[in-house]
Amino acid sequence: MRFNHVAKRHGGSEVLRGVSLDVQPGELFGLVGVNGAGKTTLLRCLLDFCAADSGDITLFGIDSRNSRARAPLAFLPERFEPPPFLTGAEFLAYVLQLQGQRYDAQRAAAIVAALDLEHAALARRVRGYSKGMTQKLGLAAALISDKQLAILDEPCSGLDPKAHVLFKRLLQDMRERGRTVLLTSHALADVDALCDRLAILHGGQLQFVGTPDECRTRFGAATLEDAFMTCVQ
Ligand SMILES: Nc1ncnc2c1ncn2[C@@H]1O[C@H](COP(=O)(O)OP(=O)(O)OP(=O)(O)O)[C@@H](O)[C@H]1O
Repeated sequence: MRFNHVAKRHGGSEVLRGVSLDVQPGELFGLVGVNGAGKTTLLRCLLDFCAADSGDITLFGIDSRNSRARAPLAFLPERFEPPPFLTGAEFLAYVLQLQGQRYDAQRAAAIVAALDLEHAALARRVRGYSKGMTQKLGLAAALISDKQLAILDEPCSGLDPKAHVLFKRLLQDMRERGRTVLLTSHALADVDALCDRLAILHGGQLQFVGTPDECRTRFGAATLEDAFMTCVQ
């Protein structure tokens, strides 16, 4: 995955000012930044939900605006809002159908168990789900088809501590199986523990790209939190 001098304005402000970044196959990569830094905007450009003003993005060597480039990709949006009238199972079946795959009850049971979403919830309408249950369903929908690349915008948002731990195990398992993950997170402890590399987006530009250790060294900090604070001051 390659971002090449990506620029994007919203209204009068330059949200992205020439962002260049390579994410390697098999990497678990964390994109961090303060609220409004432009993380979601960068992902939206990658997914062709909005057009970059300049620059280009490639996925698997293909321009990301080409739907073929996005076929091996799963995405969890920052605000996941499934149709409330569907049951959890119907939603997973719908997502799989969009990808030309059939709903497999065993596979659905396995992924919801891995995220600690109670199995009975699959038969219930999504409108009755709590915030955390909805997030678990979003993660299940993103991960059920085991795509080569997962783009996850704040995946831990709303997860209870148990689901959080289980989700981190799922991510580690994905890495062991060679999957590539690009996630945004405000939880720097997660990024430190899980991510091979991270990028700090600030002022419309990447202020740092490297491993958590390199980040601490670069900013002369003992913790990733302190390094981040120094970076975004
Ligand atoms: N559709 C839009 N129209 C106008 N401005 C927008 C739009 N989308 C994003 N912005 C602005 O672009 C900036 C970056 O927003 P973005 O959602 O990308 O930040 P973020 O880093 O994901 O923030 P957060 O951590 O709060 O989710 C913000 O100032 C936001 O108000």
